[in-house]
Amino acid sequence: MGGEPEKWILMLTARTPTNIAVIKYWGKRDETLILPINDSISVTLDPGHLCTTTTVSVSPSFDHDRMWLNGKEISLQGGRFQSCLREIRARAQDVEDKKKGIQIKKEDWQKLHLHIASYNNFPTAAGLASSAAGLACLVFSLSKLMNLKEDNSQLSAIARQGSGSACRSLYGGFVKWVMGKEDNGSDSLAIQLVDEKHWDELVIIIAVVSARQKETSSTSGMRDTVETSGLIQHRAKEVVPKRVVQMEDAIQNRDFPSFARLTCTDSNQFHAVCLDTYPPIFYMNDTSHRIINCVEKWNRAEGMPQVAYTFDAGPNAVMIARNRKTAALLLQRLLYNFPPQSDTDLDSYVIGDKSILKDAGIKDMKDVEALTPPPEVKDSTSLTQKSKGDVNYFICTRPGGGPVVLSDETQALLDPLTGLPK
Ligand SMILES: Nc1ncnc2c1ncn2[C@@H]1O[C@H](COP(=O)(O)OP(=O)(O)OP(=O)(O)O)[C@@H](O)[C@H]1O
Ligand SMILES: C[C@@](O)(CCOP(=O)(O)OP(=O)(O)O)CC(=O)O
Repeated sequence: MGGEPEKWILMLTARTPTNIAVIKYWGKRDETLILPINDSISVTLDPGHLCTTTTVSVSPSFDHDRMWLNGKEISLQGGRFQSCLREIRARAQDVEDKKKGIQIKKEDWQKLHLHIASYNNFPTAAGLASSAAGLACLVFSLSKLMNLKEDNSQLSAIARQGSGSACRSLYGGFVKWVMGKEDNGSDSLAIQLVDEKHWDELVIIIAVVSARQKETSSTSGMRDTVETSGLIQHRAKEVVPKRVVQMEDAIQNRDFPSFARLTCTDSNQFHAVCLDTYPPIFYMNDTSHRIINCVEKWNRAEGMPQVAYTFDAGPNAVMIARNRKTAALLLQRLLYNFPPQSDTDLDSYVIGDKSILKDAGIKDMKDVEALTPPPEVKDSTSLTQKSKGDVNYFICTRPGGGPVVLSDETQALLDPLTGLPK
């Protein structure tokens, strides 16, 4: 190792998106390697609105691996973190930073310790796939720091061992996690189906129904499902393989009606297998069901799907609108049905891409109050009053790109002199 002994710190910062599955992963055939029982497909969300930023650093002065998540130190002792660290270190290469006079030989990585700081710009463990963005970012940033030769697909097989859905966050656009056949998991990895430019009309609106931590984690929920549900076998063997083929076609052809039907029915089936689990798992709540009703009624009235919905292991709704125009009409419907509480201002109630609000002709709370029931709603009883505050806030976003290294050093989360959080 070169450079001034014990003093130097080498660091790197990366940003990684989150993703939402449109064909769900639910159920493992190997718990340790995290191998799924079916393929899954996701859309990557614009990291401009939802992302993880992670700074990784190495120095001979660090005496053990440490990690801070959202400013708080967390343990790296868990098996999943350890698997990722082990797999990355095993592939580390020589690194040289001529400017700083640092030289690291690949065998040195086994002895050197890391400091890692990560920040999610959205609620952690609230069903917004923080583990997906988080673990993908950890693997991606470390792979760059340690100069790995592996491409993103090979890196995805490492991220997969941190959290299954994380493997799909190594790419932007639409991504498929191929379940693979090998017992060692070497062929269970993510591939990009199309990049984010392929279908750039789509607009995504997320209703954050509850930002509280959920009761049943995805990990234990899917374990219980595999152990107790008879339906899950039928889903994995008969339903998903056909749907994956149809979904790939729908994405390639930008066929929104097929895309919406597949997305909605797959989300519904995922929640059906949760209900078929014993004891049953309820991730959606009354608000989630009312959002489904609102979208279904509208789609039916139009005679063709305008919006798709999907729900992960929590009550938050992710809605995908076919274009900006439908997204604006959707937002009007959502704000009519789920207005903010009187003390909430619109600016914090609709976040992300606020231009959708403008398209919807909504500038302030007066415009929200003036919204009239959409034509498909015949009985507009006191719904408005009842639903105030059921949605915490909405995030407007779109499909987005994959992981990137941030070259602007001011974005680093660790102090370059101490290697501790800023
Ligand atoms: N930025 C991050 N870096 C590393 N690990 C993270 C990061 N963010 C979250 N995690 C890990 O993921 C865990 C949360 O995962 P969990 O599956 O419970 O919630 P979620 O991913 O937000 O929801 P879901 O996967 O159901 O959509 C955290 O406790 C932490 O261990
Ligand atoms: C409902 C899901 O979001 C489940 C995600 O499960 P995780 O990837 O969080 O589970 P582990 O692999 O045990 O970490 C569906 C999906 O993202 O495909």
